[in-house]
Amino acid sequence: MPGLIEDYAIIGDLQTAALVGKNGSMDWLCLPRFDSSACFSALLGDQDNGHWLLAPVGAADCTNRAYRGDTLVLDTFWETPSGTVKVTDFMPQRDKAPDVVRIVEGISGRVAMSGELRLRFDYGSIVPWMRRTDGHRVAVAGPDSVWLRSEPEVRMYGKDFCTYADFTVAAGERVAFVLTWHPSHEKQPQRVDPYKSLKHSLEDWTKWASQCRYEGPWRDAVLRSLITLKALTYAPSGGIVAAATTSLPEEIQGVRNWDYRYCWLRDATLTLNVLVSTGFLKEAGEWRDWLLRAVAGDPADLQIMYGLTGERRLPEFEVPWLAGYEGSSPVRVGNAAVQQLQLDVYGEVLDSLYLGHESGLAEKRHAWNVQRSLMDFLESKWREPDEGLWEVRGPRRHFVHSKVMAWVAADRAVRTLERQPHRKGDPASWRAMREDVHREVCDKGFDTERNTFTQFYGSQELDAATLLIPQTGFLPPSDPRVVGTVDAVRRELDHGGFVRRYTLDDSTVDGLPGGEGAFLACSFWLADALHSTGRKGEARELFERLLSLRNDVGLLAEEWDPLAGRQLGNFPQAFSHIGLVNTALALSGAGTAR
Ligand SMILES: OC[C@H]1O[C@H](O[C@H]2O[C@H](CO)[C@@H](O)[C@H](O)[C@H]2O)[C@H](O)[C@@H](O)[C@@H]1O
Repeated sequence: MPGLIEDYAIIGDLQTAALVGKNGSMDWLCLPRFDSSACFSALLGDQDNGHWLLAPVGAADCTNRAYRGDTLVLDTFWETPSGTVKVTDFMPQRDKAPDVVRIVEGISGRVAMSGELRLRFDYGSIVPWMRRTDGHRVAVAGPDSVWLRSEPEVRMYGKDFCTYADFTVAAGERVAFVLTWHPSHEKQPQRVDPYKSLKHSLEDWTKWASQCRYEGPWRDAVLRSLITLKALTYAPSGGIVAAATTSLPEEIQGVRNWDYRYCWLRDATLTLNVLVSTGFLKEAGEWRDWLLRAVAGDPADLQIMYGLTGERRLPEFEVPWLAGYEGSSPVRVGNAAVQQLQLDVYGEVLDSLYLGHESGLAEKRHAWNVQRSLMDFLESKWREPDEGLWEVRGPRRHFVHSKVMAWVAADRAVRTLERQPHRKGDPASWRAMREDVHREVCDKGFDTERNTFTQFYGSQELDAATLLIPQTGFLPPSDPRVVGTVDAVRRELDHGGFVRRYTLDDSTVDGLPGGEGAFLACSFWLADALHSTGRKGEARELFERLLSLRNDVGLLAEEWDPLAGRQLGNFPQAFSHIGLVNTALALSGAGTAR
């Protein structure tokens, strides 16, 4: 059985990531990329679907663990009756092949350790052939090969399609394991030196983190979220994945299990804004370049998400041989939302490029041409219903948030032309569109009786995305309609002191059975909205409660189950960490002015 979602910590090499449990078991790892098939899928099934345990013999959860300083190098400690041992897990920055390094170090006494490596390629379905070569144990099946060695060599043996390692470490002794993925048709991968790699990883992460400009009261939490966002970046292209996992459920035993190992324009532009606001202009520039490449072509073909290097086909299918996290099935790979119309994305992209420009991000020559063609397309589309930012699988609607973001797109395009009148564009027409959208939203998307914006035109339902209205500039925070909306969302979408995305009842718009937890990003948005509407104490109190939901190493999934008191959904999730950083900035008075 996998652990609780919050039992996991992430390590990664900016091309893929692994999740390691408190019990020392690596239960999720996709190789060679975030979106490749997993060779460890115990997270979505059981040990037979692949995992790598390294822990004291007979031990359960560790005594404590922490990332070392401002890095993604994880130290896990077990205090046992015979002594204390530390396992240091990390993935070195990639040369050619991805490596996972696990260094076992005796701290005191003598500790008997046990290793269990069950490699199962293709999401737990393929048991590879194992052989010994040149001091390695090598697993091969189809295109994949995985090489394992230890320094010094320890006793390893195979039994029941599992590789076991038995050894003892005394105080001051170290045993390093290096696991390397390699295309099976190529020759032996180059060896990495585990100790040199550790030194480089520590230096690289520390140097990267030192660029952070945020110095406010929540610096540790902010930095951990930024490191996590960086860990979700696919360095070769600059793409940013929404989370490291697929199918961690939004409801235990429910069907709301989705694959987040792709680049959403929405999630990634919001990540970009956070990076720009905290001083990481290099990553912001790389993502902007990824974006311009990904969306190049006919604006009618713009997708709401792409693969790591801009791939357009992400077909969704079910993986029936995996039982799902705590029985939550189906497990899905790919994401059918790729074909949806989500009008908000145009607003997010234009806002983010505008913000990047205002923050001093070097201009790209053809960036404005892309923005212009997106605007031309949006002008012809904004009156249509869409699936909205929540990617509903029910009928299309006139979602208020989508229209507000269409207003944002027009607003940022107009403002860019006002500042740079030499650029080509149609300011009169975009201004007219901006006014039309504003009028229509206030007319059709506002419930005058309840004094609140609604989820979609003509509905009685509420949507936490309307909390973003004051942030976008659509209406000022002091507007009574904004204040009314904040009150209504807080009252009607409350879930155990946090916030649901929208009402979940029989008439739910999303077309899906079952329920879900409180949505963490929305809960951060409520804190932002309370702060901007002058309720600073309440904003801070909510923010502190949200911080307390992070796991022991500062990580957040997508949702929180207030009844069970546990995290839900894909993990770690960019959206939640973006929310954390934005709220910390806003509450510290360091937010970004648009
Ligand atoms: O609720 C159904 C939808 O759930 C997923 O979408 C959510 O995750 C996205 C990535 O973080 C985010 O951009 C979106 O706002 C969320 O609603 C899922 O990816 C969809 O396929 C599904 O329809």
